[in-house]
Amino acid sequence: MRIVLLGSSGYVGSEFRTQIAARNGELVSIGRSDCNVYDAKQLSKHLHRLSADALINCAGYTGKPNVDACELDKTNCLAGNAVLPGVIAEVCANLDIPWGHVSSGCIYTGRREDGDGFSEADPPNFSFRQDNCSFYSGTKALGEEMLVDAPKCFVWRLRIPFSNVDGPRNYLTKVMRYNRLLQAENSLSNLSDFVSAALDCFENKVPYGIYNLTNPGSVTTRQVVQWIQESGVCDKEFEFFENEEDFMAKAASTPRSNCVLDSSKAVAAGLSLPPVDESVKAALQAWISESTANA
Ligand SMILES: NC(=O)C1=CN([C@@H]2O[C@H](COP(=O)(O)OP(=O)(O)OC[C@H]3O[C@@H](n4cnc5c(N)ncnc54)[C@H](OP(=O)(O)O)[C@@H]3O)[C@@H](O)[C@H]2O)C=CC1
Ligand SMILES: Cc1cn([C@H]2C[C@H](O)[C@@H](COP(=O)(O)OP(=O)(O)O[C@H]3O[C@@H](C)C(=O)[C@@H](O)[C@H]3O)O2)c(=O)[nH]c1=O
Repeated sequence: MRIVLLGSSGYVGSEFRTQIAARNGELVSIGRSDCNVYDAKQLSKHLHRLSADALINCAGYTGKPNVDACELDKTNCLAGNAVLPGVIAEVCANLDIPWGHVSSGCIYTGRREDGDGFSEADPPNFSFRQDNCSFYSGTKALGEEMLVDAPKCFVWRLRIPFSNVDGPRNYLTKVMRYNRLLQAENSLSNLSDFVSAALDCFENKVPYGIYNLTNPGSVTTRQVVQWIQESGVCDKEFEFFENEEDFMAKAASTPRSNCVLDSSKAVAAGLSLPPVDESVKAALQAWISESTANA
């Protein structure tokens, strides 16, 4: 299978590169020097020449070190997260190429009114339409709106990725490095499980549509801290903000989405996502420190 990958140099794209190679897939990356991905004609010509069997879009604008940075570069954030998926959808529909888009669970906040996690059928409640969100979350929700009628399209929702490899984008590292923590409940995605499930969508001919690719269940920050302490990976004294107002006043310039997603549609489709508590503990057991990872 010849897969064209956009955003292959990024945090999520790198994991796709690794796993596509491990499955002996043929991978072609499209980067900035290959074509202007916002130009539908250029992208279409390029894809036609590559005779792609499928396309995966991991390109987007996240802000670094976190989504606060998106507030300072709204043009590129809107272009990368909302315009780009629309351009790709148009091009892939015309060329009849199946494709997948990496979206985010950050378009929700909290839990559903009935106490369950948000399912794929629930409309976002942390978006520009509610006027309660970060600019980043608003653009990710708009990106999904661009794909509502897209044929042969998977929308994979990733949520606060973690892994066993220490690094600034890994949620477990963030918890260990932030000076203070916000107590919150969240669904999380093990990055390796997320990518594996996404690739299985093509291989197992899963029906197209939206999938919450989070590890089943949810965790609180205090649970994660307890598991970090039990693992022996980090022995610092963890400190917490008093509440969300204290967090916003001291550490953040835009609200965060803390939310619980229901991943039962993905599990019912046969996608393998182990429970989140097991997955976090396993990542800590197999922890690779940043110095070892970069050696
Ligand atoms: N990391 C996270 O916590 C989460 C990420 N996501 C989503 O996953 C996707 C990938 O995120 P992540 O890997 O973390 O982000 P990174 O910033 O690590 O990577 C972004 C990638 O997109 C590419 N890119 C951006 N703009 C363009 C452009 N105009 N033309 C070509 N390539 C471009 C970058 O290329 P270059 O190297 O040239 O800049 C890079 O390869 C995003 O859509 C994000 O919203 C969803 C949930 C959580
Ligand atoms: C800045 C900060 C955040 N937090 C908490 C808030 C939140 O619950 C959790 C994550 O917040 P961050 O600011 O690290 O990450 P943020 O940039 O909000 O994370 C997001 O990145 C984008 C790309 C996504 O799509 C999201 O799914 C998620 O992964 O950490 C702290 O506890 N202390 C801090 O100092």
